[in-house]
Amino acid sequence: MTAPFVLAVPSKGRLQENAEAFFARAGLGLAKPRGARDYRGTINGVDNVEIAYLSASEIASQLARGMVHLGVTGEDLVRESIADADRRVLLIDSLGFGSANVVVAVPQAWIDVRTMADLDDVTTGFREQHNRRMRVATKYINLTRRFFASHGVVDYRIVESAGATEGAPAVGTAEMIVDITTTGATLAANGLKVLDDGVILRSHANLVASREADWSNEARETARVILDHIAARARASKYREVRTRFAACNAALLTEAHNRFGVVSPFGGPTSSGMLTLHCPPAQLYALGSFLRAHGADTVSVASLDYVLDRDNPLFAKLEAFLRQ
Ligand SMILES: Nc1ncnc2c1ncn2[C@@H]1O[C@H](COP(=O)(O)OP(=O)(O)OP(=O)(O)O)[C@@H](O)[C@H]1O
Ligand SMILES: O=P(O)(O)OC[C@H]1O[C@H](OP(=O)(O)OP(=O)(O)O)[C@H](O)[C@@H]1O
Ligand SMILES: [Mg+2]
Repeated sequence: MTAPFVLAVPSKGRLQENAEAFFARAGLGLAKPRGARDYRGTINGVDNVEIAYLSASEIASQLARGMVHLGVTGEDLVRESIADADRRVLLIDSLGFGSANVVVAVPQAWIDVRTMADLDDVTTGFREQHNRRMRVATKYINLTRRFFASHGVVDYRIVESAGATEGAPAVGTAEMIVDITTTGATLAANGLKVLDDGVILRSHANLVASREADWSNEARETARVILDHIAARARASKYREVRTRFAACNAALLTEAHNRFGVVSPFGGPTSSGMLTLHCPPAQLYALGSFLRAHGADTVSVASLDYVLDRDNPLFAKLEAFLRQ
């Protein structure tokens, strides 16, 4: 038997539920044959795939080492823990959940400090006055170094923080922090504010591929099947299916619908009887329905799409291009 294809899925934390729901929506039901505490699983209907249930941060490091082929994890963890990330891994697609910003935050009481340039002044002044450097509490050590350097800030020192980072300034173990935030509630509760130009990264959960994994022909074929499911679902959720039939329907009308409403006609123009199937972006449905009725349609039906299987698979094409480089 050939070595299994390994897909890493978050086992806990914020990304877990969303990740499982994401695969289920794509028609990829994840199963744990040996029960809920089992950290190895399978995908129903796709052979020779092993699901590795790992923490989001572990998934980033396993991708870097080529221990898994594909994985779901946060872009923040990829950029922080993988040096030269764009060469070693491919962010295939952002998944629409797990959004959070990595930010530089300082005490709200520092009313004169609003930007990184202000911070540069303050850190330099602090060093001259106190003969030591200001401390930044964070677990994002590499992201912090890179970002501070890009703003010319050098008079600081990183204090590694494993958790409850926002509490560090109040406790007195650091002057400021770099951490992830979504609603801003934790920062506010700790009397901190984000600098105006202090967003280091806008992170989202991503589907990520490893360059170093064993990309045998079998592994590529498995990736193609998995990405085909995901692409079919993504394509389906961008549109609704609109059906109608009216005699006056013609190619010119279709062109106008395309230009005005972003409509595509996957099965070509109207049939001889005027029957027409369109795919329309959800936000344009009502406008399109009104347009079609104004041109003679009596009835327009709208249905949601579960899957649209196109000949092209943009996700797999992206993976192939990356592996060729
Ligand atoms: N509000 C948020 N706070 C933290 N992470 C978030 C948030 N929203 C989305 N995420 C994403 O979820 C990822 C995983 O966070 P999570 O807290 O689940 O695990 P972790 O912090 O890596 O592990 P642990 O907290 O168990 O040490 C983050 O790296 C980030 O990409
Ligand atoms: O802006 P907010 O919506 O308040 O969210 C931000 C908080 O959420 C995360 O902590 P998490 O709950 O993951 O705990 P952790 O620090 O143990 O990872 C993060 O580290 C922040 O502390
Ligand atoms: Mg966390």
